[in-house]
Amino acid sequence: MPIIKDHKTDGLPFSDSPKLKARNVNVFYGEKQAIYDVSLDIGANEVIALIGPSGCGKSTFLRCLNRMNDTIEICRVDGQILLDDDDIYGSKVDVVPLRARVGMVFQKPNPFPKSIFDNVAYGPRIHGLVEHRDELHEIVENSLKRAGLWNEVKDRLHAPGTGLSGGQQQRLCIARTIAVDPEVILMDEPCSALDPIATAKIEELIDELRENYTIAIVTHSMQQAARVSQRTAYFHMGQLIEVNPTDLVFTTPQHSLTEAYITGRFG
Ligand SMILES: Nc1ncnc2c1ncn2[C@@H]1O[C@H](COP(=O)(O)OP(=O)(O)OP(=O)(O)O)[C@@H](O)[C@H]1O
Repeated sequence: MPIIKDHKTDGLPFSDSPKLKARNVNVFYGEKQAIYDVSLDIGANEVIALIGPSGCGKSTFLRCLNRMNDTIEICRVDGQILLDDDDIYGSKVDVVPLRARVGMVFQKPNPFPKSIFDNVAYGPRIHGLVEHRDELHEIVENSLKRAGLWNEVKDRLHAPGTGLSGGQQQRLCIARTIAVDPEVILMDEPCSALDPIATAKIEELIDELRENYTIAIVTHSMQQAARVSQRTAYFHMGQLIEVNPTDLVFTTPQHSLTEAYITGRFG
């Protein structure tokens, strides 16, 4: 596959108030390089959308941000990723608390085969965040409220999480992520398995969550990127081509590759 030589990212990849900073990140699966020299800030309390054609490396890059790629044996990440100026790839970093600080919501809702209550209580229990049962109740209730699910489930907290609708399951997974008090939430196509009504609810929620969290979302839907994000990053063949305020990306993209993608000429 040809790569774009001497590429430099167009636009505004850096932020005045960065929460996460990626610098010169390269990712390899065995011999194959999937990400080329990507530098990008995720600003505090912003929603940034990562877009681009299938296979361009969006999910790979997202997974670098909480070391989820560590779970793939052949995957190697180099470069630097800083969370509040701490190197998340530092030798002393424990990935378990890191993944609580930088939580992740996946494409397919994946509740545990447990009750609604226990799905949300799981993280605070294993991270030792609570001493008393009352506190646990409070965290579960608040997390379900923040995920916009409380009113729908408050009378059946001990029913199985897997019995909820797809959209409710995804909000349960968001509540589970929130329950361990993250600072950043990574979302990898969180609505791709949902119908338009459930999608609209998640998008509304993302907008509300921005007040308290920093969010990076991978999406195939340009409409979704336009609705939920303040900045959009366009990836192409493992390179970060352009990052700009979302309205600019969709009205006057700076790079010809971004323009070709948003006008549907490829991808
Ligand atoms: N576990 C893996 N092992 C080997 N190669 C992988 C692995 N995961 C991804 N890749 C390769 O890395 C490149 C980037 O893939 P990635 O899934 O990050 O892209 P993407 O933009 O998120 O794609 P999509 O939109 O289809 O989900 C692709 O060439 C893909 O085949």
